[in-house]
Amino acid sequence: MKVAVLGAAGGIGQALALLLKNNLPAGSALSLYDIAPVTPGVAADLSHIPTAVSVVGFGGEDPTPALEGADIVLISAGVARKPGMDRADLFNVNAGIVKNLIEKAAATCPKACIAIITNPVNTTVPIAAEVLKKAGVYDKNKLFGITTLDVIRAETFVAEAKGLNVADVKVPVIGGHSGVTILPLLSQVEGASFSDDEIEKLTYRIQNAGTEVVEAKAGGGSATLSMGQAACRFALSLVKAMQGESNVVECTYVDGGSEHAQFFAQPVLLGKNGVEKVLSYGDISAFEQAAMDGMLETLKGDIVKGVEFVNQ
Ligand SMILES: NC(=O)c1ccc[n+]([C@@H]2O[C@H](COP(=O)([O-])OP(=O)(O)OC[C@H]3O[C@@H](n4cnc5c(N)ncnc54)[C@H](O)[C@@H]3O)[C@@H](O)[C@H]2O)c1
Ligand SMILES: O=C(O)C[C@H](O)C(=O)O
Repeated sequence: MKVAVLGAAGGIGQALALLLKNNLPAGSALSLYDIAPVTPGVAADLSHIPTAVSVVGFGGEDPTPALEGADIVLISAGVARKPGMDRADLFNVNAGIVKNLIEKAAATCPKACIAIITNPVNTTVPIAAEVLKKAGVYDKNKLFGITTLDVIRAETFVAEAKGLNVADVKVPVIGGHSGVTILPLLSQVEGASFSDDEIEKLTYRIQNAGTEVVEAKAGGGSATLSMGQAACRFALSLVKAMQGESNVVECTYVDGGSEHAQFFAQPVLLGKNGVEKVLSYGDISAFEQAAMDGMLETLKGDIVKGVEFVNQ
């Protein structure tokens, strides 16, 4: 299994590459790319860690050598938020970066599963889909927006609030990945009940946790370490499923036939070819239904923006 990380010299990229070097199955290959010239050095550094995962790194303008033969492509290339910005403010720079990288992936590894971290995820994933369609290689089962950070945050915050063992806490998070489009389904948490006030406060915190980190880093960027962990969890799940393990389920933002929007995050059964089945997110509470109704216009607008960017 060959995993390529694009944006590998960045805050997320380096954390993710370290976790993958240590956790990918023996015999895997890790391929790192970033425009930053330090990238071969990041690979050299990682290569001294004694695990059975090979690692190579490429810098400069062309990601092609890193993409050759890739089974999975993880994209975190792009700019991150500073205080006062929201994720949509990243569109002007990151839309073009994602478009260019996906064009190269379409030409070099058209059958790879592609998972996007770069914000605004609600829009960069539709951009990727449109680019892949134009190249004639779009497979909706192989394109993902990584929303796992919302899931791990929800699990952490719920465990803290309720004094639970975090390893036992499961919280599906559906919708998209920004503000009101992030919808944690607290009504489905087993072994815990919440007051209306707790639900409101926890939901708000999960939706705004990215901003919590951006403000705490005071101009030094956004979540990198927790995102590295989240992306590694998602990537390892995808690797396991692609290697034949059954019952691998992650919440992820996909073009999965949702009744709500063309792209929607919900639980997905992963398989040998990416999405095996988009699963129902089940029953939701009145509070969650109201939040869902309130998010859809924003989410659909984010998607249209991506589609129009490529087809303008
Ligand atoms: N999906 C999520 O939950 C989530 C979470 C956190 C951050 N993010 C997003 O991830 C992105 C990266 O964040 P970060 O903290 O790693 O930023 P960073 O600035 O630390 O790293 C970004 C890297 O991208 C590289 N880069 C820029 N243009 C490139 C190009 N054309 N080709 C290859 N590499 C390129 C830069 O050289 C840099 O090394 C941001 O858009 C951020 O908003 C998403
Ligand atoms: O908030 C950000 O800008 C980064 C990321 O999307 C996050 O949720 O931490």
